[in-house]
Amino acid sequence: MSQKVAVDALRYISVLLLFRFMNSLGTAFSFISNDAVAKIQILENYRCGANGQMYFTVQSMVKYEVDHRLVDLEKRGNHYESGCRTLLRLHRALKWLQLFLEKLRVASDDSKTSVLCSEAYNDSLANYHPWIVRKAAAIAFYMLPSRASFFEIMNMGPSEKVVATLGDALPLISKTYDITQELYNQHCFLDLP
Ligand SMILES: CCCCCCCC/C=C\CCCCCCCC(=O)N[C@@H](COP(=O)(O)O)[C@H](O)/C=C/CCCCCCCCCCCCC
Repeated sequence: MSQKVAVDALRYISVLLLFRFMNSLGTAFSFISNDAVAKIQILENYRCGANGQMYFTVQSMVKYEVDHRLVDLEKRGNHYESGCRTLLRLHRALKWLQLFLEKLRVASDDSKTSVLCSEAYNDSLANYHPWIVRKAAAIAFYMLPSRASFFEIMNMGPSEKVVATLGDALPLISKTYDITQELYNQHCFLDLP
């Protein structure tokens, strides 16, 4: 299998796993997974499109879209679904994920995942969402199981193994977030419409 085909296959599997994981949490989460998958698909389409090589890294994507004026800077216009603004939405979600996974990692087994998730959301994504989305998210969070049951759904082995895996993953998530945050801050892209 060529490297590109292998990479594309891994990407497809990761999106499918995200979709299946979110759907395993119930239909209350479908509006969340649908939006996340749609944004991932937008970026995939750029990556596989005529200028795909320009979307090979976040840095090359930003340079290409800035140089070719493909980003709406002040208000939504002709480039409403640019790669830069699409990634920014997922970047903000990555901060939620980083906060949520850290809370999961250090919490006790009888902790309420709904509380951990809400706290992480209120400290991150909630700042960018309108009232109605925040309320819909709060209802969805309320449906989340206990930490122990959540770990079972994640299907990553016993709690100790999940905690260790989260400990390995979190520094990588943090570094990914920091690189994008710095790049977007340099370009004043942190509030793209
Ligand atoms: C080992 C992993 C275990 C942890 C589970 C992780 C799996 C979930 C990972 C990520 C899913 C969250 C992705 C959310 C993307 C939201 C992007 C966004 O903000 N979209 C809004 C703005 O977009 P535009 O309208 O400007 O195009 C959009 O308006 C809102 C969409 C609805 C979703 C908003 C609620 C987000 C809640 C995030 C918490 C997810 C809870 C997952 C439960 C574990």
